[in-house]
Amino acid sequence: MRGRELAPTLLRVLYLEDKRLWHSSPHLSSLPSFASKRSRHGGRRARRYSVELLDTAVDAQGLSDNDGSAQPRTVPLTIICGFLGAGKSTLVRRILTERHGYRIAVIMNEFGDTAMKLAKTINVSSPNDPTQQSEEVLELANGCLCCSIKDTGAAAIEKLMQRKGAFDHILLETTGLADPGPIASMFWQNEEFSMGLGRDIHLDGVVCVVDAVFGRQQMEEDHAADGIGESLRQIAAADVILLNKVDLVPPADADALEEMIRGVNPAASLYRTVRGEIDLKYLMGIDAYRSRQLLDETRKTITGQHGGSTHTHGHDHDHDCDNEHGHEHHRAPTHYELRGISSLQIDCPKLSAAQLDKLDEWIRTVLWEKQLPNQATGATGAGSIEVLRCKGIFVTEHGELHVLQGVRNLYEIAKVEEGEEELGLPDTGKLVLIGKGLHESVRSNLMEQLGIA
Ligand SMILES: Nc1nc2c(ncn2[C@@H]2O[C@H](COP(=O)(O)OP(=O)(O)OP(=O)(O)O)[C@@H](O)[C@H]2O)c(=O)[nH]1
Repeated sequence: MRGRELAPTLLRVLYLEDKRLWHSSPHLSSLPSFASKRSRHGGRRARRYSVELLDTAVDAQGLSDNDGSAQPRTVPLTIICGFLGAGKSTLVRRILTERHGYRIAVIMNEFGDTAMKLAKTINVSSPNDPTQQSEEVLELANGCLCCSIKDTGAAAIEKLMQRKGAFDHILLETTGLADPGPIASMFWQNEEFSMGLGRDIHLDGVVCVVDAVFGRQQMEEDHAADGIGESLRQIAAADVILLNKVDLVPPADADALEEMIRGVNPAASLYRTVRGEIDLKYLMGIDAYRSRQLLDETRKTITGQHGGSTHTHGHDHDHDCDNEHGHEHHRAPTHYELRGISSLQIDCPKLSAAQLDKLDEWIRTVLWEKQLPNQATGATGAGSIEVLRCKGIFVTEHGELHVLQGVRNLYEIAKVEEGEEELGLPDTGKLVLIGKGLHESVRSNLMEQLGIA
């Protein structure tokens, strides 16, 4: 049996109200207080950061630029994309924890389940009315937001608008392997959208988070692959690019990567960030699409062209997304399948301290040596493994909770220290691996290493 497919996708709608937020997820609120860390970065210890609560005021004009115009007010929507592990959730989390005075709705599109969900859950609410806290989890049919935004995604936004009134801004975080072009086109110059949701929201811009450590490798692999891969598409589609994790690379490497990025998309604004820290006025309220539209219109007028816009956001990928009536359509391969990428989810029982060490050793071998421990290449189901992203939550026999976060060969397993008594520890842990060569033998090999039959 092959590694589990990358479905179902979870579309989560989170609310930020009344300038403050309240984490109801003990897992997330505990994440910044990591105690002991087993950080690995190709042999070096990774640096430790925590989510910072900033008080940067956003230029009010920046976020509510369409106020006061003759046009009815529509809520701007920003698409946040970026390759696996680049720092999208970190950015979103930072925006949600910042006191900027705006009500922001966040829609997350991610695959996987419990482990990833726990690792990413953010719940926000008004401290004046705890009943206001709200989170929705909607399952999308096929792990591809661009195929379902018209029905499930649009319905979620509609519900959001009805129940909560107008939002100041909507952030839509895509999966690490999503092509933002088709998603953007759903919200822009799309007749169906204009007649429906387009009355309430407008596309403000596409923000792409690029990993300063692995961005170069991702772009080079994309160039080497047949066709254009997702990381290049994401960069190409962006209005704003955040070169993130610059704390982990020498400035010369960041310069070289910046040059590569500029080669793909010279038009986007580019900023270097650590943990997505940037004044929000550079990301939100930028109105990139209205100015694009104006440019396109002007170009058409000058050149006399009237069809076939040359923008890069056309819905031009090769699978059929016409699912508007909810009927089954022939299932074309997803973005993940086309790249030979799958995910594998492994349930882990409560672990002893020795087993936790074994788990660390196992992850190190898989991530660094790209093979399973004690398994010769060529054995049944064995072969090269390439883990692009891993996340996990592990429970120990002593009631400790450990969280794994990994991007390629960089990973850390951190013990969650505070508030353990409130955690409502899950009975079992979970490991989610995303990458290539994730056959069923990976699961049995881990169980063997942990001494679990
Ligand atoms: N050192 C450092 N670590 C960072 C930075 N930004 C994010 N990280 C870490 O990188 C890892 C991945 O970050 P996420 O925000 O989960 O990445 P993501 O893009 O949402 O990941 P996917 O949704 O799986 O694609 C986490 O362990 C973060 O804490 C940064 O600027 N510097």
